[in-house]
Parts: sequence; structure tokens; C-alpha cells
Amino acid sequence: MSRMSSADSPDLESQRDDAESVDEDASARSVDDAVLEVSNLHKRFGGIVAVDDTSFSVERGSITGLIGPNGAGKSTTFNCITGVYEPEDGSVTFDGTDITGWEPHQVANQGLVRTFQIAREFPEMTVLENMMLAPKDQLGEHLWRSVLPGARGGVVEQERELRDQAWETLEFFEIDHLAEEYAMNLSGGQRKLLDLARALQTDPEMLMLDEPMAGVNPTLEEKILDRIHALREDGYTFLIVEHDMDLIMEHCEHVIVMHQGGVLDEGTPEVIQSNEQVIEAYLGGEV
Ligand SMILES: Nc1ncnc2c1ncn2[C@@H]1O[C@H](COP(=O)(O)OP(=O)(O)OP(=O)(O)O)[C@@H](O)[C@H]1O
Repeated sequence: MSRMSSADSPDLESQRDDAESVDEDASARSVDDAVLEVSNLHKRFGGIVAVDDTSFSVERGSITGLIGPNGAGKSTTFNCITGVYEPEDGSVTFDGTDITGWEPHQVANQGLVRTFQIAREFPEMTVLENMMLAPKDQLGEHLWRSVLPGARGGVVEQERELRDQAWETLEFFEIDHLAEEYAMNLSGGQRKLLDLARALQTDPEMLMLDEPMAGVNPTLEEKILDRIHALREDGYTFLIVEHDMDLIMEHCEHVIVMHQGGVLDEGTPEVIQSNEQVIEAYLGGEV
């Protein structure tokens, strides 16, 4: 299933053949219950092919890792899935619905949310205010509703529920003591926790995390991982881009490897770790 160009060397061609046989094994893995299906995705920027015929599925309730050297196309794939970019070709299906080319807020409303490499909170708002802005379909955002007879009570009630939910989520991530703090005063790790909390506030089914541990100290990293596992136990699905290989291999049950815009291989951490093409992709001077 390698997606390298036809200009690949014979060596790489033979690796691709090997990869295909490995992938046959991988695809034998039952993805009966795929919550996300990415099929033949293509995205280019001028002459740069960033995502080249990429296909993979994510099993519902799994923690799946998406890895690959710098420039492999991971973030662009995330962006194509979540509506930041529109792919030139291919499709994205979430929970049985074709969401290809949907706007980011539509994707989020469907239950698929993401975080970014660089957290995107509002720095001049408090943590709690950031939380209150996150949820989808807030009645309070639709001002017209407030002028409908009898609707005002509903808005007040919904805002109270959102506030309660925000507190609960902040407690879950153990940052409730920072609720009144301006987001700009948080540490890098605390921002990552806020980012996750905000994503969760939208009541998603699946979270896509782009380098959730970058710049996070080991103690906070433990806490974030602990929360991710707790959420998975609750039925959430995770797709995680992360450069820390040890972390991916320890915490993901399935790993997808991207290289030069395509999927080089996928499988269990054990399979991936022993795959020489993967080792070469990482150690071939491109990391
Ligand atoms: N907005 C853009 N304009 C032009 N080229 C881009 C753009 N975004 C990504 N690219 C290019 O597309 C390719 C894939 O980039 P992408 O950021 O998706 O890789 P990545 O695997 O996420 O890398 P990293 O691990 O370094 O974040 C790279 O060659 C990159 O330079």
C-alpha cells in the first residue's frame, strides 16, 4: 500500500511490494467498526505533493498513532480530514457519513474534533471563558432564539449546563484551579490540557490530536496520557500524531506510518517496530 511515486528506485519498489504484503496482513485486521475511513486522499501545494493517494481506517474506540518523518504529510492529512484543506481527490467518511470537503465547524458538529500542534486558545480570555466558547450549537450563539417567546429561559438554562460541563471537564483535566486565569498565563503543558478540555467540551466521538505532547513536561505528559486512556475506556476514539516513538509504541494499539505523502505501512506497534522500511524511512536522514 506504499504511495511512493513511480520514480521510486527498484529498491523502494521491492519495499513497496513487501509493504503491500504486510498491508494485506494489516488489512486482515478487522476494521468492521471503522469510525473514520480515509480513501485515496490527494492534496498538493503547487508542485509539492503533500498527500499522495493516502488510505487508512481508524477503528472505533481505538487509540491509533499516525507517525512519519518530517514532511511526510501527517498534518496535511489531518487538515484534509477536518476541513482545514479541501482535498483534490479522495474521500473522508466519518461514522458512515461522507464528510469530504466539509467546513471545519461542520466536521466538529458531526463529532470529529482536533487539536493543533500549536494550541489555539484565546490568550486574552480566561480558561473558563475559553471553555464556554468551545461547544457546538450553543443556544446562546444564536441570538435570534433569544427573541422567540419563551426561549430566553432555554438560553439561560443551556448556559448554566455548559458552565457546569466546563467545570466538570476542567476538573477531569485537573486544571479547574486555573479557571479564572488568563489563557496566556498558562504553561505550554497547561495549554495542551486546555486544548484537550476544549475539544472534549464539544462532546465529540473522536479526537484527532496533533502532537499533544510537544513541549509538555513528563509529569503533565503522564497526566494527559492517563486522561486519554480514561476517555478511551469511555468509548472515545483517538488518532494521534506524535514524534515520540516510545510513547506511540507504548500507548497505541495500531500505528499508521506515512512517508512521502502516502501510507508506508500500518499494523501493531510490534509489526511496525520490526519493519525495516519504517526504520529506513526514519533513519534515512529525513527525520
Ligand atoms: N500550506 C502549505 N503550503 C505549501 N506546502 C505545504 C503546506 N503545508 C504543508 N506543505 C508541504 O507539504 C508536505 C507535507 O507537510 P506536512 O506538514 O503535512 O508534513 P508532516 O508530516 O505533518 O510534517 P511534520 O512532522 O514536520 O509536522 C511538506 O513538504 C510541506 O512542506
